[in-house]
Amino acid sequence: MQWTLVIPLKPLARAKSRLADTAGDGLRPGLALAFAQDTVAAVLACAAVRDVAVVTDDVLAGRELAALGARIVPDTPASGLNAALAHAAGVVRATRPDGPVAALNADLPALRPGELARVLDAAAEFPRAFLADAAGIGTTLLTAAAGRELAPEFGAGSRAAHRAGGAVELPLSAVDSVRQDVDTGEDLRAALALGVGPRTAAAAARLLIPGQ
Ligand SMILES: Nc1nc2c(ncn2[C@@H]2O[C@H](COP(=O)(O)OP(=O)(O)OP(=O)(O)O)[C@@H](O)[C@H]2O)c(=O)[nH]1
Ligand SMILES: C=C(OP(=O)(O)O)C(=O)O
Repeated sequence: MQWTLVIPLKPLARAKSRLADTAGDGLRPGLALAFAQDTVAAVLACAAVRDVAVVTDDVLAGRELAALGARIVPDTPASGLNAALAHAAGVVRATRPDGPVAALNADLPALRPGELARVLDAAAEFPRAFLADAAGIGTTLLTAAAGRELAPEFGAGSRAAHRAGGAVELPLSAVDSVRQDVDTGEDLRAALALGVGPRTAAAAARLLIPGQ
């Protein structure tokens, strides 16, 4: 099964505000870009993935992620994460209506291609499915089979929202790298412990993180 992944990324200057106590204003945009680069590189190395669309209005991120091989879809004027994802899924479906689509967060710097392949293979059994994040409150991945709407409900409490909306929660173990999103300094330490990609490793080395 060959998936198209849709990855949302807001403008880097506004990204990762909950990391403000870990990374100052001068370093945070670069850290957010590094997360996205390592996420996209791991996705493109996944055998189950056919292509990647990043929905973003950030010019620098768009250029850097296109250089890795992602298609860039400009954000929709309707603001917000779910509007951006629904818009990008529609753009993808316009050119490829018969393929499965998955939305994946851009902040998974420890992502391993083999673990992502296991998650996507499991999701292929269901019309819509999702993977809960490491905290057990949110979602890192939401999938829709061909012909099904993605119907994203990312945001606070999205695990419960996706379940209530009829998506099947994937009860997988040993896919920590797909669950480990990075919103806080504690999340970043957890991702570093799992092992992050090279761009995040370089960006994190510029931060003073206790225990690193
Ligand atoms: N294209 C697009 N992506 C978005 C938008 N809002 C959020 N995202 C992305 O969606 C994912 C989760 O977003 P958030 O948790 O709201 O933002 P964040 O930058 O990760 O972190 P915080 O600023 O701490 O909330 C991240 O990959 C964001 O870059 C949006 O309006 N448009
Ligand atoms: C948007 C989500 O992630 P985050 O933890 O980055 O807010 C979510 O879990 O639905």
